[in-house]
Amino acid sequence: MIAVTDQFIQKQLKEVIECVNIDGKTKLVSLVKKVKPIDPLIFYRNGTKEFSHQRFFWQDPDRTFSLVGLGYTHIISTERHQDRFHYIEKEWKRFIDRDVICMGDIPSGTGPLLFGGFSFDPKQDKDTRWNEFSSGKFVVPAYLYTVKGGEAFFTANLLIHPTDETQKYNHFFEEKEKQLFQLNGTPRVQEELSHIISKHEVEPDLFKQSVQEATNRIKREQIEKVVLARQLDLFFNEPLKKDVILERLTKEQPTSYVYTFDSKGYSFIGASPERLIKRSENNVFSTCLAGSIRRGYTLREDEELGQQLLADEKNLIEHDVVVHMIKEAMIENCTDIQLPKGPSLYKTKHIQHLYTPVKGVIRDGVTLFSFLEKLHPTPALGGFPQKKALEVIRELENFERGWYAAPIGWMDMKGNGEFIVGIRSGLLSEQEATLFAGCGIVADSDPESEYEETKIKFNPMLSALGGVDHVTH
Ligand SMILES: C=C(O[C@H]1C=CC=C(C(=O)O)[C@@H]1O)C(=O)O
Ligand SMILES: [Mg+2]
Repeated sequence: MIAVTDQFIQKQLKEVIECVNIDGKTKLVSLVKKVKPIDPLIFYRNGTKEFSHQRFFWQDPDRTFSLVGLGYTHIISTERHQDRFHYIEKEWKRFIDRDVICMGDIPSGTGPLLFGGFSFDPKQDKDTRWNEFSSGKFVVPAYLYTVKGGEAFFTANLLIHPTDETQKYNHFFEEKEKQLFQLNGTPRVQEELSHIISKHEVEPDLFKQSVQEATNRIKREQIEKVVLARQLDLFFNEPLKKDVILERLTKEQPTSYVYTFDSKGYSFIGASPERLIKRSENNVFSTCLAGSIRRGYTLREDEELGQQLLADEKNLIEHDVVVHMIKEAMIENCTDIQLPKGPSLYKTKHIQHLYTPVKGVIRDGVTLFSFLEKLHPTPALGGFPQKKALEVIRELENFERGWYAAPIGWMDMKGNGEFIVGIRSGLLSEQEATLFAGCGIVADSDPESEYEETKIKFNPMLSALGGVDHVTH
């Protein structure tokens, strides 16, 4: 990539403004500059005042790739049921082709990138708290900070209107960079969290009954697996400090993706260990993650529990259903598929899972979004067969999942990107949080143990919110 200087940017901007003035059409101009790396959480925090209702954050488990967006310059949103994946992709392509001007070379993960997600099931009854999270909602950030390996980039996606004058943008880029990259203050993680004043498990008995009902149906009907979820409501003594919560999540969940999407006073936030699909050029990567056991208190106990999980028939069935479905989707959309013979273990701070990574080379014409559509929901979040499982979920769960257990992620101009499933998550508002956790139910599931499993799955968010003691391994 060429070294972009502030003078270069100023000159380029001037030219674009002149073109837009003549053309009479608003354009989005994307400027990318290589910058000195800072902690992405600082960039997020620096946006608190100006952009608190329009921010997103994403970090890979190995913390070598981060995206932080501030301000939503362009939004593509839909409440469609059917072709929502296709609709977003089509609108994105149209926007890029018609309305975007890029300056110089745009490295992957920078520039006019799309970040957002889909709801789990647009056919579930609606709950107003998910109003800001439609069945498909994606944003192009006004300012984007990207960290890739040791390199860092600052992108400004500016909307230039035909009436704009060049002077308006004099030193604009430099000033924004100074404002958003300032390194002052102490690390927020040391600040006190808001206190939980009450905790409410939403209908735990109903959850256990639903698990029982699901196992009956699995034994009776043409259905192998259904994932059922429940909620935990938390109330706080003062407004939640989202940057502190995010910082705690990144520190406490080192083997998980950490993500948040903030919109008008609501934040969907979590630490998910589960990749749905990643595309890098023609290579695609997916993950089968299902089947769980708690972590041990000692190293020895932890290893024993891991071995127990690897040999447990009920969990192996839960896992195999996912492997089977993802493998079929890979065969349809990829060549050169690599799939290990059996699962290994994936450990996060509070739980260990059966884990099978898959990779392949994408076939011509298959896009990240078309692949997503094929995969969502995998039997790790929905069940199998997919359609039947969704019907059972609609019937047995009495709340809207919204973006919980659904794809959340990013895609750049070249079609590269990554989506995970929004689990180990919560929806935060001013002084309240609702956490979500679910379990794969198969014929041999026991309601009490599935209930215990959901308790463990609440822990990543609960701990980041100050609700459980820290367990170290
Ligand atoms: C649905 C969730 O987890 C899924 C992912 C991994 C293991 C799972 C399980 O063992 O049941 C679930 O399928 C959740 O965390 O809410
Ligand atoms: Mg399970």
